[in-house]
Parts: sequence; C-alpha cells; structure tokens
Amino acid sequence: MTQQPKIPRATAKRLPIYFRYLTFLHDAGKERISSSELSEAIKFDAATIRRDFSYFGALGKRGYGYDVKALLDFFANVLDQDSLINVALIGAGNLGQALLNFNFHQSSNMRIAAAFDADEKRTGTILSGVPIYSMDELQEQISAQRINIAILTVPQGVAQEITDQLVETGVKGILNFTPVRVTVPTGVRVQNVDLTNELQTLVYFIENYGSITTGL
Ligand SMILES: NC(=O)c1ccc[n+]([C@@H]2O[C@H](COP(=O)([O-])OP(=O)(O)OC[C@H]3O[C@@H](n4cnc5c(N)ncnc54)[C@H](O)[C@@H]3O)[C@@H](O)[C@H]2O)c1
Repeated sequence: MTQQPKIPRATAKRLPIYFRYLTFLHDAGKERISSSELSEAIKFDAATIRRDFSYFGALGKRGYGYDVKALLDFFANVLDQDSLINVALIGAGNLGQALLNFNFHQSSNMRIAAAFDADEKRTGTILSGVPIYSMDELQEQISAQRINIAILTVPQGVAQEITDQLVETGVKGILNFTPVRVTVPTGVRVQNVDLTNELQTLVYFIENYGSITTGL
C-alpha cells in the first residue's frame, strides 16, 4: 500500500462515502462539482467537505469547484481501490456465515479470502465460495494470502485469545464483532462493530432531535 497522509479518523470514515458518490457522478458523466452540491447530495456540511479535502492539499479551484475525475483518481489511490484486499474471517458461525454470504459483493477490491473455525464439522468445507480452514492453518494461510485484516466473529470467551493469535500472524487490523474490547499492541488497529450500540444511538437521536441526520 502507498504511504498515506495522516488524516483524522472521522475524515477517514467519510472517504468511502465520497468515493462511492464520486464514482456515481463520474459514471453519470459529470465533470465537476462544488462542495455545496456535494454537501447537498451526501448530507455532510460543505465546510466539513472542504476541510476533509484540505487534508490532501488544495484540490478545488475557486469558482470551478472540484474536478470529479481528478478527485476520483485521488480517492481511489487513497483508498487503495486498485489492489485486491484479502480479508480473513475467524468464526464461521451464524454471524460469520452471514458475512461470508455477503462477502463485499458491491466492492470490487475487497473479499473474504479465507475463513477459520475450531469446529471440525465446518473445517475443510467451502461456504459461499470461501474455504474454511482449521485454526492450525491460520499462520500459513494468512502469510500465503498476504492477509492484513481479519474479521472476528468468534464467541466472546475466546475473543482475546484469537486476537493474540491474529496479532502473532502479523495481522494489522481487526474488525471486531464480539462484545469484548480486545487489547492489541501498538501498530495494530481494532474497529468494533456493535449493532446494539448503533441502534441505541439511532433511538437517542430520534428521541432527542427528531429525524435529523447524525453524520458519522
Ligand atoms: N456486533 C454485533 O452486532 C453482533 C451481532 C451478533 C453477534 N455478535 C457476536 O459475534 C460473535 C459470533 O456470534 P454467532 O451468533 O455467529 O456465534 P456462533 O456460535 O454461531 O459462531 C461462532 C463460531 O466461532 C467458532 N469458534 C468457537 N471457538 C473458536 C476458536 N477458539 N477459534 C476459532 N473459531 C471458534 C464456532 O465453531 C462457531 O462456528 C459472538 O461474539 C457474538 O456476541 C455480534
């Protein structure tokens, strides 16, 4: 991966949204867009968009707006859209299988390339086109397939133990669906996904502010 400028986490989370919308504009033949038009379409305020874009240097021109193709190329590079990213999934149970079935079909550059499970009834099979390996094969497969990112969908009781094993293999990012706040050494990043939390946040905003958009 290319070395990227250091950007705030909130900005980083908005990048895929910019990218998707710019792809849509480009496919529709639009050549330029202003930050206010972008703001209208993706519901982030224009100042946020200008500030986000400013982290990458002055990309817009006053009175002209942003060149859609140039922005798209820029974000494709930042998001590393050109290279295929192989992801591992650990724990091919209920949630794991749902994710295997989904397997990022809308994204052309990301896929779950290997899944791992402790249950012998699952290992050696192929689910939604993805082979299920035993945990003994973790290191070998992660190295061979140059996997840097793992999705964690194991029972909470083994979440930390599996995290430690993943760190040992050299994985740099973990998308953690378990309720455990796993600890990792510096240099490894964990992103927690909690549907209950997300729903509670939504309920909070609706109860307190009606239906206004919360951004990210
Ligand atoms: N974040 C969310 O919103 C959300 C939603 C649902 C479930 N979860 C969490 O996701 C996790 C999985 O839930 P589920 O319903 O799919 O459970 P599940 O029991 O159906 O699946 C767990 C899988 O992990 C495997 N496993 C168990 N121990 C293992 C080990 N040591 N190494 C490798 N694999 C092992 C099991 O064989 C099984 O296939 C749980 O921690 C659950 O709390 C999170």
